[in-house]
Amino acid sequence: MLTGAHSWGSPTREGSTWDHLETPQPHEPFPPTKGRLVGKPGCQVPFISCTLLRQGVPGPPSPIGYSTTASLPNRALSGDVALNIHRVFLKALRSLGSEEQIAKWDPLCKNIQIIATYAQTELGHGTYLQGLETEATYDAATQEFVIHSPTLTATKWWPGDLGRSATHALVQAQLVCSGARRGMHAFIVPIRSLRDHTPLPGIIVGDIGPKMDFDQMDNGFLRLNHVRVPRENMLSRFAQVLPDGTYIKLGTAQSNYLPMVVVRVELLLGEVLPTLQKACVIATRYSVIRRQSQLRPSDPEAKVLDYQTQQQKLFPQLAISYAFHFLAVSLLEFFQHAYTAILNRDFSLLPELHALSTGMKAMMSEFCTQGAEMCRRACGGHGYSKLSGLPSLVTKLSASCTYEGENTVLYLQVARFLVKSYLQTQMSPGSTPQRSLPPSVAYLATPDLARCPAQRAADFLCPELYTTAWAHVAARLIKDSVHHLQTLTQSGADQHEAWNQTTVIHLQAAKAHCYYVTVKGFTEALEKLENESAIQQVLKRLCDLHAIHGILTNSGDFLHDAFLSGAQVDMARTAYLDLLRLIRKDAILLTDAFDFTDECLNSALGCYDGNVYERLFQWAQKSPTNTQENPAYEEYIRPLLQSWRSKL
Ligand SMILES: CCCCCCC/C=C/C(=O)SCCNC(=O)CCNC(=O)[C@H](O)C(C)(C)COP(=O)(O)OP(=O)(O)OC[C@H]1O[C@@H](n2cnc3c(N)ncnc32)[C@H](O)[C@@H]1OP(=O)(O)O
Ligand SMILES: Cc1cc2nc3c(=O)[nH]c(=O)nc-3n(C[C@H](O)[C@H](O)[C@H](O)COP(=O)(O)OP(=O)(O)OC[C@H]3O[C@@H](n4cnc5c(N)ncnc54)[C@H](O)[C@@H]3O)c2cc1C
Repeated sequence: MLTGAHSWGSPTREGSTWDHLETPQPHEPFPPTKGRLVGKPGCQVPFISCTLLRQGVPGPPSPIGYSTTASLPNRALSGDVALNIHRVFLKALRSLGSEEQIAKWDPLCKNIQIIATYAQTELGHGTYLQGLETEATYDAATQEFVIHSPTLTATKWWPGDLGRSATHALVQAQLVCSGARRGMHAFIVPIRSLRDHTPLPGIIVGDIGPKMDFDQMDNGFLRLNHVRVPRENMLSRFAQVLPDGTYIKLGTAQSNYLPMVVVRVELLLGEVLPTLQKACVIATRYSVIRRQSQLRPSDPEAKVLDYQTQQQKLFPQLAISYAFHFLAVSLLEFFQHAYTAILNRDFSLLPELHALSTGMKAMMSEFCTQGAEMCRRACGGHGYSKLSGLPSLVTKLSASCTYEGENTVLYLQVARFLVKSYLQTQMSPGSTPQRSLPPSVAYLATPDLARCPAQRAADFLCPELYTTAWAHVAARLIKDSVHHLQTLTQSGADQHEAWNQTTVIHLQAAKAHCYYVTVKGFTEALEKLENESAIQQVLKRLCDLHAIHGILTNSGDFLHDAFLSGAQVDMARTAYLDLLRLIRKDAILLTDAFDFTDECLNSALGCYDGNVYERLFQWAQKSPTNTQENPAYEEYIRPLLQSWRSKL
C-alpha cells in the first residue's frame, strides 16, 4: 500500500488564545499568523505547520524536479497564470527524451528561449490515442520526419498556450517508418518564428475560441502541412529511428503515454486539490461571518455554520480535502519511486502506477468539482457573485474532469486493472497467486468479514472497522463485475461486447475501490501521528467523517449483502452527526491551515479579516460597469423612457 512518512511541525504552541473570525474582534486586519493551526481557549489544537500540508512530505526531489511549490506563482496569482502547458511540455521532454535531447531543449525551456506546448488531442480524437491521425513519416533520404495533418479531424485541438503564445509543440503523431505504423510517438516541432512570432511554413495555427473558463489560457488549433523536422526531434528514450529508418523499440507499447501519468499525478497537489481547499476556506470563513435567522427565537441571529445542515454541506468537503492531501502525497512518493525505475526501463510498477494515477485523478477531480460547487451553493447569493471567487473555482475544476483523460475513461482503466488483479486471486483453488498482488489491491486476497461487527455508534469511529467495511464493498463489487463479465462471455458474447455491456458495473467497482484507497491512505497517515496526539485527534475526526460520509452516501452497497444492517446504518449516522458537532469547533483552524493568502483566494467572502460586506460593496464599486458611462442610455434607454413625450 502506498506509504507516506509525514513529518509535522513543532509541537503544540501553548497558550494559543484565539482563532480569527470566531471571537468578536474589531474589524481590523489581524497580524497574520499564517501557517498556524492554533487552538481556541480550552481546545489546544497544536501547531500544524501548514506549509507541510501543502508541500507534502519532505523527500528526495522528484527526478523531474517537481515540487508542489512549483505551483507557487499559481497560488500567488489565484491560479490565473499562463504558460501552464510549457510545464507540461517540460515533463514530457524529461519523460520521453534521451539525455542528449533533454540537455538540448530543457535549458531553452527554462530560460524561456522557446515557449512550448503539448499537442496530443485532435479535433477527432482525445481519448482514443490509437486513433490519432497526425502522421510522422520518416524520410531516410533526408533523415527527416514529415509531420502532416491528413484530414480535418487530424487538426490538433485544445493544446494550451498554442493559440497565440507557443513557438514549439511536442506533437504526438503516428510514426511510420520502414513501411510500418509504429504507434504514437512524440516529436518536437517548431511552429512560430523566434524572430517575429509568425507561423512557420506549413503551419496553420490559431485559438479555438471561447471556453467555459481558463480565459487566460490560449488553447489553440494546429494543422501541419508536410512539415519537416530532423530525425533528432523524435523523443527517443523508449524508441529510436536509425538513419536508415530501422526502428528500435526500447520500451513498451504504452511508453509514450508516460507524460500523461506524470501530469495526472502532479495535477493532484498542484492544481486540483488546492482549488477545493480554497473553496473550503472561503465558504467556511464566510459561514462564521454570515448570520441569518435564529436557532432560538430569543437568540441573536446565528452564524450559518452553526446550522447542522450547513456543517453537513461543508465538513465532508473539508474532510476530503485532507484525505486527498495525504493520498496525493503518498501517491507522489510512490510515483517518484516508480518513475525512476521506469526511466531506467523497468516497467514492473507501471501497471499499478497507471491504475492509481488514473483512479486518483478521476476521483479527485470529480469530488473536488462537486465539493467546490457545494461550497459555492452554501454561500447563498454571494456565492453566485464572481467577487466571491467561488464560481471560477468550480468552472476551473470542471475542466479537470476532462483534461488529462476524461474521468469515465480513466475509471475504466482502473476497472481493467481490478479485473486482472481479481482473476489473479482466482487461480486454481488453494494456490497462492503466482506473484503477490500490488499493494493497493492486496485486500482482494485477504479473508473477508461477512458481517460488520459494530454494536454501537462509537464502533464506527474505529478506523479498522470502516476500512474493512470499505474493503468488503469494493471486493464484492469487483467480484460482481467479473462475474457479470464471465457470464456474458460464457454465454457466447465476444470479450469486447461483454466488456462494454458490463462497464457500468465496472465503473461502480472502480469508484468503490478508489474510495477505499482514500480511506486507507488517510488512516495510514494518522498512524504516523502517534507522537502528535492532539493533531491526530483533530485529523482523526476528519478521517472518521470521510469514511462514514461515504458509507451513508452509498449505504445501498453496504446493505446489499447485509454486511451492514439498517440498525448499523443508523449507528453510523449517529456517529456522523456527532462528528459534525465536534469538527465545528476546529473548522476555522483547519481551513486556516491551508495557508492561502487573501490574494491567492481572490475572494471578498474569504478574506482573513472577515470584512465581507465592506469588501463586497468596495469591489462592486470597482466593477467596470460602475466605472464607465452607461453605453445603453443614449441609444436605447433615454429614447425608450421619453418616447411617451412624443405621444402627447
Ligand atoms: C492550470 C490548469 C492546468 C491544466 C493543464 C491541462 C493540460 C491538459 C493536457 C491534456 O489533456 S493532454 C491530453 C490528455 N489525454 C489523455 O489523457 C488521453 C486519455 N486516453 C488514454 O490515456 C488512452 O488512450 C486509454 C484511454 C488509456 C486507452 O488506451 P488504449 O486504447 O491505447 O489502450 P487500452 O487497450 O485501453 O490499454 C492497453 C494497455 O495499455 C495500458 N495503458 C493505457 N494507458 C496507459 C498509460 N498512460 N500508462 C501506462 N499504461 C497504460 C492499459 O492499462 C492496458 O494495459 P493492459 O491491461 O493491456 O496490461
Ligand atoms: C481545459 C482543457 C485543456 C486541455 N489541454 C490540452 C492540452 O494542453 N493538450 C492536449 O493534447 N489536450 C488538451 N485537452 C484535451 C483533453 O485532453 C481531451 O478533451 C480529453 O482527453 C478528452 O478527450 P475528448 O475530448 O476526445 O473526449 P471523448 O473521449 O470524445 O469523450 C466524450 C465522451 O465519450 C466517452 N468515451 C470516450 N471513449 C470511451 C470509451 N472507450 N469507453 C467509454 N466511454 C468513452 C467519454 O466518457 C465522454 O463521456 C484539454 C481539454 C480541456 C477541456
